Amino acid sequence: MSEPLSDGDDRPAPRPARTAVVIPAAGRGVRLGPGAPKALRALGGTPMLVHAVRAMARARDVGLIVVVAPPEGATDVRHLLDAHPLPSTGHTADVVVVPGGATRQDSVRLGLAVLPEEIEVVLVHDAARPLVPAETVDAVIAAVRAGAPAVVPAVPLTDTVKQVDPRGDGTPEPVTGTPERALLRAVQTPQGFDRALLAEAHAAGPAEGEGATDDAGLVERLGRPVVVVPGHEEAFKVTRPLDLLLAEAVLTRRRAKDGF
Ligand SMILES: Nc1ccn([C@@H]2O[C@H](COP(=O)(O)OP(=O)(O)OP(=O)(O)O)[C@@H](O)[C@H]2O)c(=O)n1
Ligand SMILES: C[C@](O)(CO)[C@H](O)COP(=O)(O)O
Repeated sequence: MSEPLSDGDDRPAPRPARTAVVIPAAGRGVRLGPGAPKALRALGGTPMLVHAVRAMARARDVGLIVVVAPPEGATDVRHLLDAHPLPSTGHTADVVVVPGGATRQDSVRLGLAVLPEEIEVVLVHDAARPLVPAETVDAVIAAVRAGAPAVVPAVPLTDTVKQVDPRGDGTPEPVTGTPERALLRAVQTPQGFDRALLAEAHAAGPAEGEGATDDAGLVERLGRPVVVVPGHEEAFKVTRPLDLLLAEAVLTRRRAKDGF
């Protein structure tokens, strides 16, 4: 039950926001080439991180966004975000900035560590996926709220995938298998979780040795179910220089269509 707003006012108070987003943004972006940390590089004249934060802030349920910044640059990131206001959507998400760690997994764990107790649902979204559409974010939140404890957006593959024996010595790699493509999905973010499950998965993660490349992978290691909802081709990760060119083209098309 909601509490009344105050004595003499029996309207229900707004339900406290219980969905938070952790945005790991502490990576260097080595595969993108020399320059500032990837999340701070410009896309359409605005830092990639700002696009990612705005994409998350548009979701009505999101009340808190935790940005995990390059360890040496957390203060600069705070100033950057203060200089780039969130879109006016009728609700406001708080944005906090914390310093990140050596790996993505470390950075996410550091972000989870500052979530207030009342948070029930957590999304984890790469700063490097700045153009994720609102419909993808909403689909992930809806699936978690409908009872799925771990949800990933994903798209079918268009290439055939080969498994190889990686030699690492420059010689041709022997193919050891061809997984059936219809059973494969390319996984994106935001990934959405029941907060307690994600905390358990990250707490167990380091003990497992090898790092996981996504958060759902840590949940899978616990033997807990993960489900897929439709992702979006524009939610691609900016990893290499060609991705940045593609992101610029997508943004230009959006701006022409939306008139901003
Ligand atoms: N120590 C790290 C490494 C990565 N990330 C974040 O995790 C997301 C996905 O990682 P990726 O695209 O691999 O980014 P980088 O690690 O920066 O890329 P690279 O491997 O090319 O250096 C990015 O938003 C990145 O900032 C992070 O927060 N902390
Ligand atoms: C989390 C992720 O974006 C899902 O596709 C991906 O696994 C991150 O991998 P990276 O090697 O850190 O780019």
